[in-house]
Amino acid sequence: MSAIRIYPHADITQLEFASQNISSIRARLAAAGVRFEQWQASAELSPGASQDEVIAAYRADIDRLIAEEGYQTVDVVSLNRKNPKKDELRQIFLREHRHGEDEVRFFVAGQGLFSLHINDRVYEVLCERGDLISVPANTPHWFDMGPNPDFIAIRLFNNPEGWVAHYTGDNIADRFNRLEN
Ligand SMILES: CSCCC(=O)/C(O)=C/O
Ligand SMILES: [Fe+2]
Ligand code: NI
Repeated sequence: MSAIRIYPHADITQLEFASQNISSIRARLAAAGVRFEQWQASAELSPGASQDEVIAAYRADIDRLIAEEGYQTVDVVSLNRKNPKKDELRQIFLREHRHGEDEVRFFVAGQGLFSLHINDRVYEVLCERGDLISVPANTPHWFDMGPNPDFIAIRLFNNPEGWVAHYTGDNIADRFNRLEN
C-alpha cells in the first residue's frame, strides 16, 4: 500500500505524520509542491521486463504525458532481485541528489521508497504500482529500491540527456529509513 511518513529533517525519532490514505498522501505532498496521482497501471508486467516491452505496453499514457507536458525523453527502470548490478544501482540512487528538472516517475509494477528533503522536513513516500510522482526540479531527494529490487518505473524527462543527478554531498540518507524487502 502506498504510504507517507513525515519527519523533521534533524530528528528521525520525531515522526510528525504517517498515513496510507491516498487523499492524505496527496494533500500533504501537494502542500509541499509535489504532484502525486494514481493512474491505471493497465498492463501486467514483471520487473525485469525490457524497456521496449514496457514502453509498448504504456505507449498511450506516455504519448499523453508527452503531449500534455512536453517531455523530451522517456526511459524505464525495470529491476528484479536477480539483477547482477542491483547493489551498485541501489547505491546510485541512495545518496541525496537533485535534478535540474522535475522528476516524473510512473510506477507500473512493484514498489520503491522516495525520500524528499523539503525545507526542514523529510517526506518518505512509498510508491507502488499505479502511483505517479513528480518531484519539483532541484528538490534534494534519494530513492531506495531495497536489497531485493522489484519494480518497474517509467521515467519522463524534460531534457534530451535523460537522467542527470547532482549529488549534494550530505549523508542525510544514512539517518533515515530504508526499504527492507
Ligand atoms: C524510481 S526510478 C529510479 C530512481 C530515479 O530515477 C531517481 O532519480 C531517484 O532519485
Ligand atoms: Fe532522483
Ligand atoms: Ni537538511
